Amino acid sequence: MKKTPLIQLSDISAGYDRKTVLDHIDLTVYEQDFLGVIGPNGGGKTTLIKVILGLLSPTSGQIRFFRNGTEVPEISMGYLPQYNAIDKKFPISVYEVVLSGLNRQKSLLHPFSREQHEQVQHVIAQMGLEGLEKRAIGQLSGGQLQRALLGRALVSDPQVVILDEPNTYIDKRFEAKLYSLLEEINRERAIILVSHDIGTVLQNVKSIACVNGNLHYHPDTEVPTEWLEEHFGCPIELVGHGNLPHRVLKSHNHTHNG
Ligand SMILES: Nc1ncnc2c1ncn2[C@@H]1O[C@H](COP(=O)(O)OP(=O)(O)OP(=O)(O)O)[C@@H](O)[C@H]1O
Repeated sequence: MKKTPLIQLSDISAGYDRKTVLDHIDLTVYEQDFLGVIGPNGGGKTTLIKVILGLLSPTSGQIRFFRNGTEVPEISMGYLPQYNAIDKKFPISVYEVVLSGLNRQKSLLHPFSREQHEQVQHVIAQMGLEGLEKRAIGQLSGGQLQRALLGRALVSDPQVVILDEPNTYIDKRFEAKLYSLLEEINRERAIILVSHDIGTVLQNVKSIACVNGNLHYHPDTEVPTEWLEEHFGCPIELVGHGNLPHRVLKSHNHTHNG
């Protein structure tokens, strides 16, 4: 199958103050891609996501977006932020969280349309959150909060969904369901998944980017452990985990944060 580019980063550098975090990286995300972004702590995974989302301007390089193979100024993106980036005390209900995913489509002077409210209700049902519409986000379990935020990321029907460390929401029961849900939504849109959990990533994604200041791309998940170790910058051990291959990190000391 021919791959059509959706997002193309060329020679991107980015960082904070005078600290360079991403150093001249290239990356192409394709339509209906399921890209796993892995790498050690502080390697620059979230920084890469911020550049793609337009939340951080690169210091060099170019980012281009495409729709059906034609370059466009922007594409629609849904975003599930890292758990610790959420203000759980913010007084907002499940319904309002999901509805807020449509803010960009709403005109300033008009209320949300009936169709938009129906779409919110549809996504709430898809996320298994019926009955919790009025519940404040501070009174949700980690897994319920994750589903509400995933609903917000999906409700606008975006071309790509970006998930930053969804495994940290600690709901083991929902985790298997999350991945089957992602498989389903991946039929219609690209997914970028940032995760420390290499085993889970390798079992679910189609391609891999290893970010550690630089970026190494692997077009599939038949990744030799040596490749992972070399580009991850840390030793990785392959251990048995049921019938599935599962890779975990050996304990090690990091010196990546400089
Ligand atoms: N707002 C900021 N201001 C200054 N430095 C920052 C900022 N955000 C991140 N950094 C630094 O940039 C580097 C890369 O951070 P980033 O969050 O992109 O890494 P990461 O790979 O996502 O890490 P983790 O796996 O821990 O989430 C780290 O050294 C971090 O301390």
